[in-house]
Amino acid sequence: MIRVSAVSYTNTLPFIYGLAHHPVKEEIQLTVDYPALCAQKLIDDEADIGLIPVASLLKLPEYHLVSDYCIGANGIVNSVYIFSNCPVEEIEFLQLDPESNTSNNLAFVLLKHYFKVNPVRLINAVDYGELKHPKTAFVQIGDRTFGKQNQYPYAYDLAQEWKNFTGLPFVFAAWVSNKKLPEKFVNAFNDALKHGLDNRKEVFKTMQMRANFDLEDYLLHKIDYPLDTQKREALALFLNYVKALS
Ligand SMILES: C=C(O[C@@H]1C=C(C(=O)O)C=C[C@H]1O)C(=O)O
Repeated sequence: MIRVSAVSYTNTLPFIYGLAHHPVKEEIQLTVDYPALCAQKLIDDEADIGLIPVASLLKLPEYHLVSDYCIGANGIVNSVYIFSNCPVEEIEFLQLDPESNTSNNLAFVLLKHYFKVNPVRLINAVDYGELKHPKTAFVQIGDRTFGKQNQYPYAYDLAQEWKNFTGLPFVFAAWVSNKKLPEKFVNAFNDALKHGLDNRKEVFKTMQMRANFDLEDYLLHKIDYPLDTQKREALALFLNYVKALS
């Protein structure tokens, strides 16, 4: 059995649908976790394939990008934000999202090179997301952000800000293996993911819709799944920025 760790957010449901409705399901053992944990499982060799934050690629001694699909965006993504009570140029403290790795790093890349500010990073803040201090902001990803962009005076969509900065789309998470897997399996796996994306309309029927967030628009038009040439270029550029941060 090939151990697969997928992201537990709504944006991954088409992939999970594809894996569940394809013969490859007989060959895999699927678990769902928040993104930072998907990466940790690959690092600890508790999984063979994961949909992992791309920033975590830098922590893997060996990795293979096994799929033509990813969690990406070309402009607005609608689920990755810095939420703040003050304009970004005034942020002094930035709380990181404990579930993320890519977006925490993306926030710092953009703050440093695009917005030209250097706030203090707060990891595992006990008051995460409470914005008690007027110059403290926080990064947040995934379903927890749905419908929140009007709840704060400032909400910066980080995929859009990356596009403003570089002109490129962005890759948040990619399907990665920590060892070489049989080509036949990799092809079947990729085929299953495609099957899920091709049947997003069926996936909607299995989902609880929400009054404050357009899930169909999100999965059809905001999350941009193909890992195409421009996204690979963006990925290489982003990893170089992350390496230079530390
Ligand atoms: C766009 C998103 O991308 C996510 C962002 C990640 C990160 O910041 O590490 C990891 C996985 C992706 O699912 C999201 O889930 O909102």
